Amino acid sequence: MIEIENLSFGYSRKKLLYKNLNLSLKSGGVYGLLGKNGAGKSTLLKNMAGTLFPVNGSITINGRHPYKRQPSFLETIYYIAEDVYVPPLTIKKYQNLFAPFYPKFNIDSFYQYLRELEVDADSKLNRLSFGQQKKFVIAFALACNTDVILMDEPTNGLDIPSKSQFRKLIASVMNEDRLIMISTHQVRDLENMIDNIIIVDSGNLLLHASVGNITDKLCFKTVTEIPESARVLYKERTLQGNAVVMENTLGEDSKLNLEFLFNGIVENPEMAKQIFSTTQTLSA
Ligand SMILES: Nc1ncnc2c1ncn2[C@@H]1O[C@H](COP(=O)(O)OP(=O)(O)OP(=O)(O)O)[C@@H](O)[C@H]1O
Repeated sequence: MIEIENLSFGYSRKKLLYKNLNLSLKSGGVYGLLGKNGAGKSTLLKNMAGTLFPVNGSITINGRHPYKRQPSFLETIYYIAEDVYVPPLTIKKYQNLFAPFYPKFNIDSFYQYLRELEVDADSKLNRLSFGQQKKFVIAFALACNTDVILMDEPTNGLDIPSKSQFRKLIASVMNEDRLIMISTHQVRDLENMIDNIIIVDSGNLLLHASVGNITDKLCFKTVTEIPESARVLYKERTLQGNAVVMENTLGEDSKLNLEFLFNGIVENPEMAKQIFSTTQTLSA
């Protein structure tokens, strides 16, 4: 469980990026962290991983403070940075050196994940392509069996089959004690995989909601005419008509479109706030 209380953080004390951010994330969830370039996604993940420290407020992960970087905490969390760095070692040597830091590391799973992601286990890391290095890091991170996995743009550089394999792996390793947070711009990679969405912009939290809650509050559909009275968060002309994201006043069932949701929330944060602060929607 991750508790963020009144977090303030800035790269300079004079200019804060996050001011009094509050967020409570439960184990057992896969969280998608979305935001425009420079919105503060990586910064938030680094604060959670303990590589950046809050100026004010606190972050606790299962009761521990990341900034203290205690070994007993670090063995419970894995952070995959956006840019992968790998040393000039073979995979076997890397595993021998770094797996002992993670008491729940599962060697069989590691080699199985590498096979599933089609990374040759006999490789030397610095001779792998960028995408292969990324897949190696994902396989290693998942095999560490940590309670929390923070991933910054994990699917960046992955080919199409690897993206599908990545989604399958995430689904297979999830359990109620684990919390996975994935920051990405590749929203299609997240569809059907995440159960909670967090959207940040300029250090502000614009949305934190479960997929179920979002499809309760919002309706994603294509219409020929937009009803005049509807609160429309986003609309886009498509070949089939007007694709809209609107308030779900009739309790309709629809399928979340993450890209449209993101655009709507970022373009109309005030309207989104009003819709999500309503406690009840009508049932059909
Ligand atoms: N080391 C740094 N020193 C000073 N400012 C920084 C530093 N790293 C990031 N920033 C600034 O903090 C803000 C948030 O950056 P961050 O990398 O967290 O955004 P992001 O949402 O991850 O962006 P992207 O999607 O482009 O990766 C940006 O305005 C960025 O310029």
